[in-house]
Amino acid sequence: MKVAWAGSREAFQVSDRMAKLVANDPVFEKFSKPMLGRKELFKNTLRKAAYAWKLINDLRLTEEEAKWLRHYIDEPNYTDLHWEMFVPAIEGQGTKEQKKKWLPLAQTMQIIGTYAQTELGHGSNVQGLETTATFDRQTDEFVMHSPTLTSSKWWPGGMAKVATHAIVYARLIIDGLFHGVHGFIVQLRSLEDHSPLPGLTLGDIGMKFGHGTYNTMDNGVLRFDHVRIPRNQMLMRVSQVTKEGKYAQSDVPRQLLYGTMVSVRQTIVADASKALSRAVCIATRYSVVRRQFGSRNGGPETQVIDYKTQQSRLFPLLASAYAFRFVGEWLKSLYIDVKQRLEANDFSTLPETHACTAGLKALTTAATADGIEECRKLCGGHGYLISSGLPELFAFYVPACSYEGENVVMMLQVARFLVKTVSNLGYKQPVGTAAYLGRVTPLLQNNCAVQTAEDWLNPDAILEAFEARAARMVIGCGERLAMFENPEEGFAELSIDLVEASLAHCQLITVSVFIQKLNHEIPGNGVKRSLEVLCYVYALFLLHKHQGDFLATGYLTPKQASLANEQLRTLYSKVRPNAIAFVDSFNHMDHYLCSVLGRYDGNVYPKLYEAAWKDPLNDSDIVDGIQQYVQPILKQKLHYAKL
Ligand SMILES: CCCCCCCCCCCCCCCCC/C=C/C(=O)SCCNC(=O)CCNC(=O)[C@H](O)C(C)(C)COP(=O)(O)OP(=O)(O)OC[C@H]1O[C@@H](n2cnc3c(N)ncnc32)[C@H](O)[C@@H]1OP(=O)(O)O
Ligand SMILES: Cc1cc2nc3c(=O)[nH]c(=O)nc-3n(C[C@H](O)[C@H](O)[C@H](O)COP(=O)(O)OP(=O)(O)OC[C@H]3O[C@@H](n4cnc5c(N)ncnc54)[C@H](O)[C@@H]3O)c2cc1C
Repeated sequence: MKVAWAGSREAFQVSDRMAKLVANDPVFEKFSKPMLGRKELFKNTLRKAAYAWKLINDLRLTEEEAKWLRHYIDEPNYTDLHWEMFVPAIEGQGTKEQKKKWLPLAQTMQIIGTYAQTELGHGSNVQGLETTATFDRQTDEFVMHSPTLTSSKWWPGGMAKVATHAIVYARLIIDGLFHGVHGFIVQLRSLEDHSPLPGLTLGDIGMKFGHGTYNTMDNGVLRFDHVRIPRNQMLMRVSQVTKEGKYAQSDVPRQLLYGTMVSVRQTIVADASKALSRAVCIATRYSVVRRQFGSRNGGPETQVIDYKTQQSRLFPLLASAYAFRFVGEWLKSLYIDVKQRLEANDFSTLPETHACTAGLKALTTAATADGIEECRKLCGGHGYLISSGLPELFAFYVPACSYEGENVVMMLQVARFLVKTVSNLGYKQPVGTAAYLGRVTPLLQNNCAVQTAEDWLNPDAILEAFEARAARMVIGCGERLAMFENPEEGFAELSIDLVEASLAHCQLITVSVFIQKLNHEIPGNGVKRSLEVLCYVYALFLLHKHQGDFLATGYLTPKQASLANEQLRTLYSKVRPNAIAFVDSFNHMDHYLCSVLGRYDGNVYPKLYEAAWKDPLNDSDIVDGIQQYVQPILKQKLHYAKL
């Protein structure tokens, strides 16, 4: 199962080796992080990042190994933006000459970059950005300027204190004409003494949610006061500006300007299963250790994992972690394919890839963030302790619902893709993830044939149910949209339904990828059978949760919905004996989990007790402030003291 989770034996070995490297090195200790102040926390992160870079070079780690190393160090920092956004932006949007100049500098970290798109006034609406890049023909330069307070760049990670360069998105202006938003490579700091270059105001935007997690990142604010950069620092794969000031667009579609976001959204989907599996591992192990009620004749109480209600909250999350792992793997292969096509100037699959990365990013991050919080509740009161590992994991993860495209905004992008697909149905056969919309007639006409709970243990029945629900919701939206004279007005009016239809479409993708995975790639019958159980749990849990959709579209009868729920209860009993094996298969080491409740050895209570004594408040019996503020209250004798 560890191999199935990792994707291959080789992938397992690489990640396992990197997990151990990090866990066994005292530099990467992280348990004390929540006790540090912001400055200490930040310096500590800089120290770890520098040491990691040294390890990567000394040990000659491959790109894959380096990624795992950064992952297990488990602290957001400036290198995330450098490797995941700055470098891909140059790779995807730079010309050959630009790549030749900038990539070697970035790949050896002689320069450190960030991705400066979002502003104080605009994040989702990229076309609304206000920073200007005005071409000056006399000097062959662009003048970068922040004309308003709301045009201040706001959020870019690593920008406040570390990055030497940034890809800055700004409105291109030539001779007073606006030519859309483009990316520019801008140097921010001196490579000699790290001071901000003239004309730039740079700073940190302040503390974020949670303490020891995202505050290791220096998210920054940046303002330009007429800062000049050479013309050849505009990323020019998509559009070019000549030294005469002529604006030209190559035959590469404009959407490629958004390519870095497609790349990172794909990574975010691939990473969702890491965060969810981490929370599920903690909650499952603790649910086996924790006992409440049910003691008979002085015997042990019931392990809380044996309560059906606990199972009904925990096991769907376990199944979701596996579903997200597989859909992440699948999306990566779709992305690699589109990347190769884009390099060969084949842009045909870009719209579908954009819809998949946007929609799956929204689906997986929302479910993961909610899932981590549910795991915290599944651990009862102790889940609220920092030493459970869950509050910090939640604080770290939850911004994924907003960054890289706010989730609702992303679902609306999926809706645009689906509406377009439906409106083209007469003359363009949908393919790939939308292929089912080419079979609307049977999907709209045939209803579910399930008669017994057993009938739900059938991948074809499940797939058809999810296809019929999504098709009926999408087509229904299409029909209602057609009644509006102005399609944009209609889209806005129906946006709630459109987001729900998009979710149904994305859930269909996750369910069908899980089923495909079982059909083709699982080594070993035992592993396959166990994963089949999780696949059914995932699908039937979604069906139960969204049964309103399945019923309202008329595909299911109430009886069939209740049979699905009956089957789900049976499936939970099948998951229970393997629950610990399922979570051990994630191969998460104690160092990575950083959780007393999720310890591999289950030695929870003595370690919880021990961890409590490490709190700085327990350094002495009488702490600072008691004499000054508590003793006087105890000693005062006022006649209205009772109040
Ligand atoms: C401990 C456990 C481990 C867990 C790890 C969890 C963490 C994961 C770490 C992963 C590593 C990542 C490290 C980075 C950390 C994150 C840092 C965050 C960075 C950022 O947030 S950067 C800023 C991101 N900003 C956004 O995403 C903005 C969102 N807005 C947009 O994308 C667009 O503006 C828009 C799509 C919403 C709207 O666009 P616009 O107004 O221009 O216009 P249209 O809607 O008309 O679209 C025009 C056509 O273009 C198509 N389109 C849009 N986007 C794309 C795209 N990306 N690719 C291709 N095509 C695109 C539309 O569909 C339209 O097409 P049409 O044919 O004309 O209809
Ligand atoms: C931790 C973190 C790190 C970040 N790192 C970076 C970075 O490195 N570089 C960078 O450039 N940016 C970064 N960002 C910014 C991030 O990309 C934006 O915050 C994100 O894109 C959301 O945009 P917004 O803040 O403008 O949200 P808004 O769009 O203002 O969202 C507010 C609300 O409005 C709703 N809404 C907005 N538009 C619509 C619509 N059309 N229809 C319906 N509802 C709508 C949303 O659903 C949401 O509920 C980061 C953000 C965070 C939290």
